[in-house]
Amino acid sequence: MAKEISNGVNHGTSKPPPTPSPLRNSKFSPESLELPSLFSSSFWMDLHLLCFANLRILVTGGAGFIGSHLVDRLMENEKNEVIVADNFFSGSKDNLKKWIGNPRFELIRHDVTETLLVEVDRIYHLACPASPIFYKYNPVKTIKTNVIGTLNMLGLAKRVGARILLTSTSEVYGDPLEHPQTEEYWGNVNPIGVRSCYDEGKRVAETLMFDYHRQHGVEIRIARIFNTYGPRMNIDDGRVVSNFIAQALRGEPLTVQSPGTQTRSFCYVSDMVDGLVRLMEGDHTGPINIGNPGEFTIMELAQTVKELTNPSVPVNVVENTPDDPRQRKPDISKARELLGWEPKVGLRQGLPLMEEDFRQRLAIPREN
Ligand SMILES: NC(=O)c1ccc[n+]([C@@H]2O[C@H](COP(=O)([O-])OP(=O)(O)OC[C@H]3O[C@@H](n4cnc5c(N)ncnc54)[C@H](O)[C@@H]3O)[C@@H](O)[C@H]2O)c1
Ligand SMILES: O=c1ccn([C@@H]2O[C@H](COP(=O)(O)OP(=O)(O)O[C@H]3OC[C@@H](O)[C@H](O)[C@H]3O)[C@@H](O)[C@H]2O)c(=O)[nH]1
Repeated sequence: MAKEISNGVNHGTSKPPPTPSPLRNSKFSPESLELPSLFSSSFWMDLHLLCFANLRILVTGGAGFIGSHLVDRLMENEKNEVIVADNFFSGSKDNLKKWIGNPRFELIRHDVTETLLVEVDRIYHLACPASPIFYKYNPVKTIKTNVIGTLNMLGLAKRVGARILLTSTSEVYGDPLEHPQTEEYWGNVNPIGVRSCYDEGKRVAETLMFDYHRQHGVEIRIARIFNTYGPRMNIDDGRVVSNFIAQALRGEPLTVQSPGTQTRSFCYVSDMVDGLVRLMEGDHTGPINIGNPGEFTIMELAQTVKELTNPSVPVNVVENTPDDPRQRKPDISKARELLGWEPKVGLRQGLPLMEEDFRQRLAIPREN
């Protein structure tokens, strides 16, 4: 049973969660196999682990940037079966092309605001546009995705006894007044701003996760992801690292939104995927911050991309958008302690890997 509840602190509720759904593990449970009585149940449990220690895993949003890297990682284990459900709003089949046709892989065009009935053991629930440009494009749809989509996935988890992980966000801390941000910080979020469909949507999604956990015994995990970058990001995604690399490669000015002193902490995608899998398979509900604590101003990021990719491009300061958080840096003590996780790839190592991928997709070879 998960060890933490309610923002990492048990706020006075001594009532244990109700017994999980009787359907939990029904697929493989010794009881459901009508075993001959001469074999003990521990014998069958060992046999189960040897023969059936496979998992059927649903990844919502699996055609997106982080989701597709997560699918690669899960598919590496030949005992896993992976089902992706995605509406392709910001993701693409291209990201999954190497798995299409593999008998252990299924791709479903599905919008999580509609119910989904599949028998699975794990649900990685990523479906949600993540780039501010994409999530602000249709804010009502964004909040529906976060609220109704998460309700649907929790309903599924409850019904089939699956463990569910939500990819929440550092944006639940809003424009943070505490720095760095620990999981105990409740945040400083504008409830009626242009970012609220995403920030508040994810906050409600976290609430739903804990309510299903406390009320129905659903096994939950919550990751609070900080800015993540890497190969396969949508080239016109609109987020800062992809914008700067694409601009530098195209020889266009890098657009630093004013003032440029705002900070972010950038995590390379392979580190992120490692953290998500550790959280899912560990014993802790979270929420747990997963991110790289290395903190950079956006101007420093622009100068680094310019230096590494194209020293001749200018850096322009342009107008910003409302409610842009002024600082962001994760405290990852919990991830270190509870998951044995910390990031390995620094910004100066990760940027060239992403540049290489962008060069291939933009057909801009490196000049010797
Ligand atoms: N990348 C980051 O820096 C970051 C930071 C914090 C949190 N996150 C979270 O991680 C998750 C993945 O982010 P990403 O960077 O890979 O973004 P992404 O936009 O590349 O991927 C999101 C995926 O969800 C799909 N999707 C969107 N709405 C859907 C819906 N209604 N039904 C089904 N599919 C839908 C999209 O088509 C896409 O494939 C998101 O939940 C995001 O909020 C990401
Ligand atoms: O071209 C650009 C794009 C962005 N920026 C700035 O770069 C910073 C980061 O902006 P991004 O759009 O990449 O991402 P944000 O940090 O604002 O939001 C992200 O936070 C975490 C996740 O939940 C999401 O991936 C996304 O919402 C902001 O200060 C923004 O003003 C630029 O200076 N130039």
